[in-house]
Amino acid sequence: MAADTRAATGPASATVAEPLGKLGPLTGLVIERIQVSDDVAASKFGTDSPIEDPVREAQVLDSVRKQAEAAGVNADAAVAFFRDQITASKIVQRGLFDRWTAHPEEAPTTRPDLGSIRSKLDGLATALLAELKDTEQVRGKPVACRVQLALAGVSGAAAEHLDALHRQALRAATDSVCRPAGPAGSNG
Ligand SMILES: C=C(O[C@@H]1C=C(C(=O)O)C=C[C@H]1O)C(=O)O
Repeated sequence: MAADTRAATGPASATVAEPLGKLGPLTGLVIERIQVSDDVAASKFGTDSPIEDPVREAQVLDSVRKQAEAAGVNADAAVAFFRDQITASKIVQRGLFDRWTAHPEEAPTTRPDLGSIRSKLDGLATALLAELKDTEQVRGKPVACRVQLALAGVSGAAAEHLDALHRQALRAATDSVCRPAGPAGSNG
């Protein structure tokens, strides 16, 4: 029960132990979004709601582009990053659907409300965009970014006891974090 209400009632730092390094806060939010994907899967499993919802995806990416432009974050980079978040969510959902189909005794016994979960994802998107802005400098330095991303990923996955499925999702979700975007020479 606590897992369903925690993000709505407390700061993100109360839910995911902060991964290490300069990309720790960003990675912590990425992990939190991946964990919310478990709730998304539970809300859809055994219903007519498909894992993939292109209309909702377009809304998410449109909102991200607008928020990025308003906040002075590279909008193309932000959209690419959120495409990866969506891919990661679907990796988790497909993996859990397969697991729950093969082992029905592991399937969730309650069905959380998808609308509330999407509100939580919207809040996480705003926090993630703020972290994209805060990490622009390190993300623009390829070697430092790779080192910091590895540090944050390893420490965050261990602290949260992520299984193979959720680690696979974390790799997909962070695929574009260190990819240079925007005009050359703009990252100091
Ligand atoms: C998370 C959901 O599942 C999928 C993943 C999405 C996302 O990560 O934002 C959006 C739509 C769906 O394709 C959802 O339906 O809300």
